[in-house]
Amino acid sequence: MIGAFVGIFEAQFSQCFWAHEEAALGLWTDCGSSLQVALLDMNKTEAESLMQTLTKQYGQERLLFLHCDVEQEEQVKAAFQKTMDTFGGIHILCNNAGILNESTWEKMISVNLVGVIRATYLVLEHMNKLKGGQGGVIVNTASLAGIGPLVSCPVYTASKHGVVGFTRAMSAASALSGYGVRVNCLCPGFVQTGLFSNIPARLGPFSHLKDGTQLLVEKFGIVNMSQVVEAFFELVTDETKDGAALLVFQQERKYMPAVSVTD
Ligand SMILES: NC(=O)C1=CN([C@@H]2O[C@H](COP(=O)(O)OP(=O)(O)OC[C@H]3O[C@@H](n4cnc5c(N)ncnc54)[C@H](O)[C@@H]3O)[C@@H](O)[C@H]2O)C=CC1
Ligand SMILES: CC/C=C\C[C@H](O)C(=O)/C=C/C=C/C=C\C=C\[C@@H](O)C/C=C\CCC(=O)O
Repeated sequence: MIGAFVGIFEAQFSQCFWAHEEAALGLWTDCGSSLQVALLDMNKTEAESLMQTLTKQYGQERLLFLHCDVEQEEQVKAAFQKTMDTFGGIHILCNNAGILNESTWEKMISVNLVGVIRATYLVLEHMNKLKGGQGGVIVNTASLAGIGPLVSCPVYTASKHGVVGFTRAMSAASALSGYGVRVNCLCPGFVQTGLFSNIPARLGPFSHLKDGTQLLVEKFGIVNMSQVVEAFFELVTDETKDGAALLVFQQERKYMPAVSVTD
């Protein structure tokens, strides 16, 4: 899990993650008898309180927090190696780290898209069956903004479209290469998290378009965090899902077929 601590995954971590433990463990032969989770994030403050809660519930031996900035190659590489050394393998990666600020658009691309690519390539060093790995599954947190444009956030939209495109291409490359690694993406609508707070201040040069965004929020509503985590586990545990984009709306979730230019 990268960028897991606050927001979408924190609130539902306990209820949903461990509820799917048996299904997740059944996917690989070398997983042992319990789900172990490395939480990688650059926010130490949030991490400490969550780790205390989870450690009380599940024991220290199943949890690991590693400070990690997805913009820093060496930190991601070291975090994955520490995870391997601690738990003996990595079978599931969730690339969840993301930011929204149209004023710092180059950083947004660096975190939301380049960070996903970097973590994917680095985890394949451990997951890829051609490199001695056991295979696995990668779930990238994109957004509905990875499917259709958020007019007030053109670069955020670009970063999330990039995540969807990278996911679909990486999935096909992995399948054709025999890596044994599935790659899917999660496309939630609006979720009440830290990132969703104070939206006008995050729109930068497009803050004059904030009213249109508010209308979109009213139209699409707010997705519950547990719906996002349930969708995540569907992409992890359903072995038929590879190169999938799972859209999560307030009332339903559905898959977005890839557009083919050859049919
Ligand atoms: N909140 C929403 O309405 C939606 C959010 N998303 C996506 O969900 C993902 C999670 O976002 P939220 O939970 O909403 O936001 P959040 O701001 O509550 O959580 C984001 C997490 O990513 C971490 N992070 C940020 N930059 C990082 C970096 N360089 N290295 C490592 N960790 C970093 C933060 O410390 C934080 O723990 C993001 O990719 C976001 O784009 C997608 C659709 C809707
Ligand atoms: C202003 C940005 C606020 C929050 C950012 C948050 O991280 C996020 O990503 C929220 C995205 C919400 C998007 C909601 C609706 C998007 C609608 C259009 O882009 C169309 C999207 C999908 C169409 C699906 C279909 O069935 O065709």
